[in-house]
Amino acid sequence: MPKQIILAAHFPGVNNTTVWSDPEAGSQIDFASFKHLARTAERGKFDFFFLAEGLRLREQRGLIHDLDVVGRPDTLTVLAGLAAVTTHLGLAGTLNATFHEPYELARQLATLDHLSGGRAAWNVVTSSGPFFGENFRKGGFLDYADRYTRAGEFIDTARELWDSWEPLAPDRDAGFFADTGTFRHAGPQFDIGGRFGVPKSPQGHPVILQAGDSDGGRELAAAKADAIFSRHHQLEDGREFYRDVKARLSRYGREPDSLKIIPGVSFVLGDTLADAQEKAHHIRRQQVSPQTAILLLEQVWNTDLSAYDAEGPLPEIDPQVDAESIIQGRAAQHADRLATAAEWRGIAEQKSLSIRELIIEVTGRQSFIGTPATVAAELDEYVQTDACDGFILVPHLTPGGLDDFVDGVVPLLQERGVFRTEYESTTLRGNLGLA
Ligand SMILES: Cc1cc2nc3c(=O)[nH]c(=O)nc-3n(C[C@H](O)[C@H](O)[C@H](O)COP(=O)(O)O)c2cc1C
Repeated sequence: MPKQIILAAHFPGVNNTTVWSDPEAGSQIDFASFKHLARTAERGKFDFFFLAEGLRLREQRGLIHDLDVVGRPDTLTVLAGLAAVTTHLGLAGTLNATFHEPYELARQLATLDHLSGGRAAWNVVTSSGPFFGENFRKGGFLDYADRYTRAGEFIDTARELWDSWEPLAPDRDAGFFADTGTFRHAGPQFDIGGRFGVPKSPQGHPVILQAGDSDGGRELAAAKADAIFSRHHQLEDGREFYRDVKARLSRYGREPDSLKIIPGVSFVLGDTLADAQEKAHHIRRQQVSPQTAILLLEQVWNTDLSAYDAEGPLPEIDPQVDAESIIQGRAAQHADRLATAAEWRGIAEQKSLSIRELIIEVTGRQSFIGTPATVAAELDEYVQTDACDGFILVPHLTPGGLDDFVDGVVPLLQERGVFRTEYESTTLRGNLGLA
């Protein structure tokens, strides 16, 4: 039997992948949007629905960055709402291990697992910097190196809490007193004890995903996660990442199949290849408005470029390399600003590109562009040749961006025998084939 493909739906994010100028673009915060995308994913027999987390609106030059202007609603509350309008779809939420607390998150996730009948998942992130922590009591604490130490102990502690509930029959003679089992975790990061407040949930342990690409992040995933949400969506790059991470598993006594690798990918479908390519080009122009082009250029130049014309040539000034970053709340994308600027200038010169045309050229080509048949074949090739185990699809439109994929591509994957026609299980763990 060929490898079965895992499919998940990413609610369109706050970055410029999401197109807002399209007349079909809807609200980022109305429940109707979340419900439409989740129900479409469930109609397509997807494994899970995925939400990112924004603990603080990101800033650039002291202003709210990009689509963060639409707000960042709370992840778990949205997923709890979705539990009521879906029956089989997994519900995965990104939740930060640096600023949240284990008792708090373990309770919330166990509760979501109960409400949904065993469909809760937690995407563990550590955050890209101290900026996010300023909203919390402890501030932007924790060195970079310590973040994964805390995240590892956080996951262990959550699992101890979930395991600690031992329902004992109430001793009626003694007057309805009962015990539920106690927990005690005494470690360098957390020293807590007591009784956990939520009975054992259907999955016992909600599914754990990890997102974070550093060596520490990969090691944490190999040691403790059920799946990785990765950025490696090119065929060769994906295979290298897959080999690297799966090879780490034996150190922890784990089988390769116990950790699923699921990159975030985008797609554009058309009736013909030429039609899909034209659509893809049109979407990229919508994604990179003149303002967005300047905003993305500023992230390399690290300086205010608002006076420049996006339809004009690149700035002649060099990037600011020593100044403090003008971006708050986003991981640095360009390690060597001067090298990136030199490379971009070379491309712009060679192809006679304006700032906007250059940004369209160097950012955001969609991962899969084609007819439903070519896209289904390509997705299948990625999975069968171990570039990944499945995909977290990132549509460019809220909330209808998954409709054509579910109607057009899913039936072809089912025909190929690489995607389910019915859910195998009532739990996410069961559908993912995890122990
Ligand atoms: C695919 C992917 C998705 C992520 N999504 C989020 C998110 O929704 N919220 C968040 O705070 N951080 C997110 N992160 C960032 C993580 O917080 C992570 O801590 C960050 O990448 C720094 O860790 P690293 O050095 O191991 O990459 C994401 C990272 C990756 C790779």
